[in-house]
Amino acid sequence: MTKNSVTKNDLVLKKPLRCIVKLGGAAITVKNEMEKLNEQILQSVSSQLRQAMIEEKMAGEKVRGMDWSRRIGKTGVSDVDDFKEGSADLQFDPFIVVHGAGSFGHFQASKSGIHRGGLHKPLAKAGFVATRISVTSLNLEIVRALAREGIPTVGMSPFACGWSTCKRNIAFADLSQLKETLNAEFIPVLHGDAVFDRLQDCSILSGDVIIRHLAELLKPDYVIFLTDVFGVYDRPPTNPDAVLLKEIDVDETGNWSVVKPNLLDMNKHGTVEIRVSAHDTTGGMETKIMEAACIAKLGIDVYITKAGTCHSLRVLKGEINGNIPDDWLGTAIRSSKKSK
Ligand SMILES: Nc1ncnc2c1ncn2[C@@H]1O[C@H](COP(=O)(O)OP(=O)(O)OP(=O)(O)O)[C@@H](O)[C@H]1O
Ligand SMILES: C=C(C)CCOP(=O)(O)O
Repeated sequence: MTKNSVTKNDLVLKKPLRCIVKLGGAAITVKNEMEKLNEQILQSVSSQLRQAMIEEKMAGEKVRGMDWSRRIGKTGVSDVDDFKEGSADLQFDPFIVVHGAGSFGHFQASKSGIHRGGLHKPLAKAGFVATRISVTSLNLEIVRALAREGIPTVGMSPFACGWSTCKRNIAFADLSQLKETLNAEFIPVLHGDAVFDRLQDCSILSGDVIIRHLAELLKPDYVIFLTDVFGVYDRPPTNPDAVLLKEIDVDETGNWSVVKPNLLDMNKHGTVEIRVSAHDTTGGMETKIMEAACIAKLGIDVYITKAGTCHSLRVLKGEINGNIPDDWLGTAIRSSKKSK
């Protein structure tokens, strides 16, 4: 190798990464109905992402769809005409989209137990295939929904990029293709996936874990988790007494504490109770808080809110920073050093 040659691993991002956003499976799918998309939320989130990624003054520009598949509409590939030479070239800020599995993948993974390994068993082998069919078909639906909003998205599967885990954590993830994709001004769309694992031959890599890894290496301005509830509550939000935790601080050791509202005023133990559904193979809201705390420890603000609401639009646009407005519904997780 010559002195001046640059390997792909050394690639630096041409523009700083603005945001990593998780489209939670609980929001974009109907989580208790096998392989059912929540079309309305997906459409609304896609439109909000477009608004967040382009300059305000360009918001009125015609949406030029990029899904030219025959399945869409009756006009085939007529959208090509919108891209004639001389037409405006919209700039999209660098975002990375990661989505969870929801009702695509979790059922197959939990039935076959592949989150615990065991690829030598026929059931696990079949479950690995079934899980990947399911999550990659969801990925395609999401890429298409974003492309219909004119966002230049490309789907990227962790398994196909050679990523692997050691139990639930990432053991190896080459980011060269991801960085090159961002530098070419595409928006990468990654997803939770079934991958090879160093200790137990295979595992499930959660979208939440992917986000922590990417945040550590690519240092976005902020990270957002969009899901089907407004944020973290002191007990499962199905309980009518559940209270939304609006601000959580994370100290240098990664421990988190609720600063707003005062937990002791609400339940006598000052604790947070989380329930994870039986077929969820990646730990649900519990994993999300743990990963969010690791990201916040790095000084990167993390926000959790409900997808497809005015609260998700505000946070996607970067309007929620510094003091959290009283009328914003969501959970902000931040380093205690920053909030002092
Ligand atoms: N204390 C709690 N606070 C907030 N949500 C909770 C709590 N306990 C349980 N939950 C449940 O956590 C769910 C959200 O977590 P989940 O991991 O399913 O979200 P997601 O990221 O959207 O989904 P996926 O992991 O499929 O991508 C909500 O539907 C909520 O009912
Ligand atoms: C294949 C699966 C089940 C991926 C899970 O990803 P997550 O929903 O982000 O936890």
